[in-house]
Amino acid sequence: MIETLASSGCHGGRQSFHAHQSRITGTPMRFGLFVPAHSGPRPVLWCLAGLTCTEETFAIKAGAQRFAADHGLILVTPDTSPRNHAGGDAADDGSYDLGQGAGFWLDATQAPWAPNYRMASWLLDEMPEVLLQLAPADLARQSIMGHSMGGHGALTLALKHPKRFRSVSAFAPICAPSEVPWGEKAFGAYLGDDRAAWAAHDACALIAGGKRIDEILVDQGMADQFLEAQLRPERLEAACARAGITLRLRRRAGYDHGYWFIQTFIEDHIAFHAERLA
Ligand SMILES: N[C@@H](CCC(=O)N[C@@H](CS)C(=O)NCC(=O)O)C(=O)O
Repeated sequence: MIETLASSGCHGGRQSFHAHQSRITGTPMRFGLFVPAHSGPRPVLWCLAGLTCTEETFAIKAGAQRFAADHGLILVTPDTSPRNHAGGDAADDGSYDLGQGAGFWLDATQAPWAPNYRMASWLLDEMPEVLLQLAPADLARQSIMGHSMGGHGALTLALKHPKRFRSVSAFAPICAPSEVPWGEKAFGAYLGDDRAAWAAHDACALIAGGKRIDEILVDQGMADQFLEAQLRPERLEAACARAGITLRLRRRAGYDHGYWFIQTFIEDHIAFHAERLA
């Protein structure tokens, strides 16, 4: 059963928020959904948010619905981890970059995370069925984008499932999580100490290991407080150059890590995906 938590008219379509009991995470899971007014099956853009975010953050702050409405795209904004909503009993950690709000879009293999922290399987194997119960989604036409931790999720899932996602883009993605503090902490906890297991969840390592997609769009603010310590777009640039992947990396002077930056350039990302989903 899918519960509707809220539903409102928005740019001629509807923005809603939902919860369902996930068979994959074993907890209630929440997501936001924008369905444009267009009739007939519509393409789907999955929008993955970053650390500390929920299903509401991208939906409320990115300003994407206006452009999704113009292009006739369905937007889905999944929560970033399992949580202890009614009936939920997921592990947590007191810090903002591990546990609830920090699922890293992967399936954890280590205790205490493994039973519930299965964000990749939830997104790939369960959410499409759930979506079909709510919206006229054309699952033959899916694309994925994300911000920061969600940018890492979008890149890694697109690299691993090139037939599923027609296009991928990111704002300020964590490009080489195995080599930066956010990723080292999360991967150590979720995947264990064996760094060989981390490579399957690291965009740069996946590309170095032979995964290929045609193109990637990235916007990165040059006043981003996490740029050098956590994001490392130059690593992605080098990996793509070696692999022959077309990376459009746009360095934006004066923009930080936040949603003001995303809001400024979201129109371009929606248009990029719409063109490839047409
Ligand atoms: N709270 C953390 C930063 C967390 C953070 O910046 N999260 C980003 C994604 S990685 C975000 O989108 N936050 C929610 C927001 O800006 O509304 C800190 O203070 O260092």
